[in-house]
Amino acid sequence: MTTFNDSTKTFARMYTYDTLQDIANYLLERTKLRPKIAIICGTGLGCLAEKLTDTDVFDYETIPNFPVSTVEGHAGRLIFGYLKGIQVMCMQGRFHYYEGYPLAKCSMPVRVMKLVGCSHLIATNAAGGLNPKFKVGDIMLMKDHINMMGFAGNSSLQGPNDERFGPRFPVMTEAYDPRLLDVAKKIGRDLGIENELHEGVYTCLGGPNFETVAEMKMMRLIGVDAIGMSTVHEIITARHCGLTCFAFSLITNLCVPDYSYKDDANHNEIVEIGRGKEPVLVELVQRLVKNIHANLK
Ligand SMILES: O=P(O)(O)O[C@H]1O[C@H](CO)[C@@H](O)[C@H]1O
Ligand code: HPA
Repeated sequence: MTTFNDSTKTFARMYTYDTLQDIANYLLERTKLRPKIAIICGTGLGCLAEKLTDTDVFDYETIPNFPVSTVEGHAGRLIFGYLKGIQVMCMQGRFHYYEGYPLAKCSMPVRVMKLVGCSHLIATNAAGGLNPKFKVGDIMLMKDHINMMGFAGNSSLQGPNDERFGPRFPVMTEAYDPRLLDVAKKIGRDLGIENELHEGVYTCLGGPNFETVAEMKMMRLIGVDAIGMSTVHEIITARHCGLTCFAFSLITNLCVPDYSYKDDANHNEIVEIGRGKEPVLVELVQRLVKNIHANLK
C-alpha cells in the first residue's frame, strides 16, 4: 500500500535537480528570452498573462515532465514575453493539492523558474476574505502566511534535500519581501486604490471544499485575514531556493463566520471577480515589475 509519505517522497525523488534542469534547458533552448521575474497567475487572474507581448508560449502538456492544469480558470500555459518592455515568465495556471498533486509537484515550477534564471517571484491568488474589513474586489498584499498544511506535516520541501536548491531548514521570517510590500503600497496610493488595498496574513487549506463556519472562526482566532488553496507552498519553495517573493490575494468572496450568512463561495463567481478586476491588477503588476527591474543587481 502506498502511504501519503511514500508518494510525497516519490515525487520529491522524481523532480531531482537534474530533471528540473532538463525542463529548464528544454525551455531555454526554445526561447531567446532570459527573464529575471516570474509571475504565477491565480484563479481568474490569467488576464495578466494576456498582456505579454512577443511571447513564446508552452502548453504544459508539451513540456517534458510537467503536470497539467485541471481547474477552470487556469489555462495551463507557461508564457515567456515582455510586460511593458520587461522580460517575464508567467504561469497561466497553477497546480493545487486538491487536484491530486503532492505539494512538491504543485510547486516544482518554482524551481524551474529559478533554473531558468529568475531572481524574483510574484504570486497571485483568489482568496476568501476573512478579515471583516475586507470587501469583495479588494486586494490583500501578503505580509505573511500561516502554513496550516505544514502544521499537519505536509510540505513541498519534504523528502531528501538538495543543497543546490537551498538549505535543509530554510528561514521564513521575511518570506514576503518588505521592500516590495512598501513599493506595492506606494503604487496603490498612486493608483488611488488605497481604500481597497490591505496587508494581511494568508493561509492555504487543502481544499477543494470551502470552509465550515467553525473553521473560519478558528482561522480568524489564529490571525488569518484571507483563505485560499495555493501560494504558501510556492513561496516556501521559492524562498528555499533564494527567490525574492511578493504575493497578493484578490478577495473574490467573503468568509463570514456566521451561520446565518447565506452567500456561499462559488468557483464560477470567483473566476468572474478576477476577470472584472483586470485593469487595476494588471496596472499593479506592471508597475511592480518595472520597479523590480529597475532595482535588479
Ligand atoms: O489560489 P488560486 O489558484 O488563485 O485559486 C483559488 O480559487 C479556487 C477556488 O475557487 C482555489 O483553487 C483557490 O486556491
Ligand atoms: N476559501 C478557500 N479558498 C478560496 C476561497 C475561500 O473562500 N476563495 C477563493 N479561494
